[in-house]
Amino acid sequence: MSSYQFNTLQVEQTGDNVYHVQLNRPDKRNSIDDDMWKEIPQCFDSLGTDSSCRVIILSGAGKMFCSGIDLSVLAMLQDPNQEVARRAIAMRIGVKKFQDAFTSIEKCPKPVIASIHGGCIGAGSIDMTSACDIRLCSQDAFFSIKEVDMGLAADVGTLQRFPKIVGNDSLVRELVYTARNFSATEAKDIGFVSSVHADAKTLTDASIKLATNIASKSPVAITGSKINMNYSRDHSVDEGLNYIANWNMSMLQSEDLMTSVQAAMTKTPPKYKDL
Ligand SMILES: CCC/C=C/C=C/C(=O)SCCNC(=O)CCNC(=O)[C@H](O)C(C)(C)COP(=O)(O)OP(=O)(O)OC[C@H]1O[C@@H](n2cnc3c(N)ncnc32)[C@H](O)[C@@H]1OP(=O)(O)O
Repeated sequence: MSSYQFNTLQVEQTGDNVYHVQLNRPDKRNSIDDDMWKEIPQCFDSLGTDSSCRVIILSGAGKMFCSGIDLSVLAMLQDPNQEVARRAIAMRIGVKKFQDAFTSIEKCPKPVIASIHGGCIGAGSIDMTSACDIRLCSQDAFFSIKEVDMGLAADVGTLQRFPKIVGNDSLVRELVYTARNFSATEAKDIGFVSSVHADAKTLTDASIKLATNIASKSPVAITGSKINMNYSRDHSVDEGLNYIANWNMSMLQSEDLMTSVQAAMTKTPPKYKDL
């Protein structure tokens, strides 16, 4: 049995140093209820400090990846009994908590691969998966930035992260303003997913293969790469170069460097200690 026990997430170790997190409310299409909003950061914070974990796959159980926020959570957001300023302040705290849930995926020092099949809608779509490092999907996947259809501007990461991934401002605005579905093929064409697989089974196989490959590399190099790419995305080239110089002042002294050089020279596969 996995040592990670949650009500709404299933966590399993699928191979050496690879963990698989499944959104696990298939009967409700993995919509994100209060428990799931709380458990996502608990899960990613824990896996982030688990030395046996080097890579995480994130997928959805059942028919689809995720149908977004649980609509009953959305409906309960407004408390008519509160005075306006107190209501606004409570709302802000709530939004920040939702944001922090997905930011925990971005801040997790281990790469997270989103493995998306079927619907990927609203908060579960671009918001959650934009915080992941890599996205793969199956041919049946469809995506929708659904928030405007719910009467709100997306506020848990889409408007901040998605444009930086896709790099096409015109199309981003079209997808945000229309909330229209877009297909796996379109997601691949715009660079949101890196590959499309025939069905859920081949998608899972491809996700595990990719995760296993990454997990075989130096965990010092992989975590350093993630932290530095995240930093550089939000800073100037100069600041990014300075950050990696400071980072590698210590990390270039890792035994992983010598292990890697020796493996290359002797043409043998390297073996690295857990972090
Ligand atoms: C501060 C706020 C920050 C966050 C904002 C987030 C915004 C968003 O996420 S906007 C997007 C909200 N989601 C939706 O609008 C999707 C609604 N659902 C659907 O359109 C369909 O259910 C779907 C296309 C996903 C699936 O269709 P399918 O025919 O496969 O299944 P259904 O029979 O419709 O659903 C099965 C049961 O799941 C329940 N369910 C599905 N999605 C949600 C949801 N988002 N919230 C709550 N429940 C959901 C659905 O009610 C069915 O339940 P039951 O009737 O009890 O069997």
